[in-house]
Amino acid sequence: MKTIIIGPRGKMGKYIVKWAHHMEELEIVAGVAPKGRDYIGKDVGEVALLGEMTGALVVDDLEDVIEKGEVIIDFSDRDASMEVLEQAVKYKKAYVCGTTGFSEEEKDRIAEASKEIPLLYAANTSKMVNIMNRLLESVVKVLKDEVDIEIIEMHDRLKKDAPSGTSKEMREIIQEAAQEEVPVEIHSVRAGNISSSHRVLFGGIGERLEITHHAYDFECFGKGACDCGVFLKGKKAGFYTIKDVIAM
Ligand SMILES: NC(=O)C1=CN([C@@H]2O[C@H](COP(=O)(O)OP(=O)(O)OC[C@H]3O[C@@H](n4cnc5c(N)ncnc54)[C@H](OP(=O)(O)O)[C@@H]3O)[C@@H](O)[C@H]2O)C=CC1
Ligand SMILES: O=C(O)C1=N[C@H](C(=O)O)C[C@H](O)C1
Repeated sequence: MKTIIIGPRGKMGKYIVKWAHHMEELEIVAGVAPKGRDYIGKDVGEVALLGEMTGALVVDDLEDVIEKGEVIIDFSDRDASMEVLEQAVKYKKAYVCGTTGFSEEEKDRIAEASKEIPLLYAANTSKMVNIMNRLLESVVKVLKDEVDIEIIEMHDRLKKDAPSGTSKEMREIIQEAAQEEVPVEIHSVRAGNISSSHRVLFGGIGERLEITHHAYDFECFGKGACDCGVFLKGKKAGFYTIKDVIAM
């Protein structure tokens, strides 16, 4: 699939470029960066420190390249993503969005857009995190009346949003599994260059259960993002999630 990557210089963008370049099913046709960056016009591979050229260039206006693409992969920033969403709808392009921190109104707009294009939203594209979500459902069904549930999430000091998108989704998953609004506290830590960590603690009397995921870097998310892009090939308009991609 001809792929446009938003923010190829970003922490996620670099890994998406790496995986998209190496996956047979994807071909990078352009990168899109904010206006004024000194790397506009350079090869996406150079910008993402890939160590190889891709033959695709970074531009500062999605509209200049959007017709070349079949899928847009976007892990950037909430304002940028809302603009990308509008372009994706206008040009009827498949859209993978992994940006977090959206308001409820923005989430509604994303859901609305999925009536017109194939759209996959995933706050976390790690396979292991999504297996962890399954484990949470099982634990909650049995223990919901006996434990206090706390989520501790840690990220690097530059992360813009708190709580993380993943921890908010985990809280929703827990409440859906409990079939009631059980209290779930989220504790956010932002420090140094900690790379994504999510721990769910079930505190009982005389014992506790903890389920934890640590990402050492963004490799797992980058691969997952590209798997989401491949998944959208040939899909009809609709709202897809990572659960559709990871068969369990
Ligand atoms: N779903 C998942 O699994 C994951 C989601 N995320 C989410 O992805 C997002 C990005 O995270 P991260 O990579 O750490 O952040 P970074 O700040 O490292 O990267 C963001 C990138 O977006 C680019 N950007 C900003 N505005 C625009 C614009 N208007 N047009 C084009 N590009 C733009 C930036 O360009 P420049 O570098 O030039 O400033 C930067 O390269 C966050 O919302 C984060 O929470 C992160 C990891 C995993
Ligand atoms: O490092 C980040 O930023 C990440 N953001 C996502 C989130 O907010 O949940 C996913 C992952 O935790 C990394």
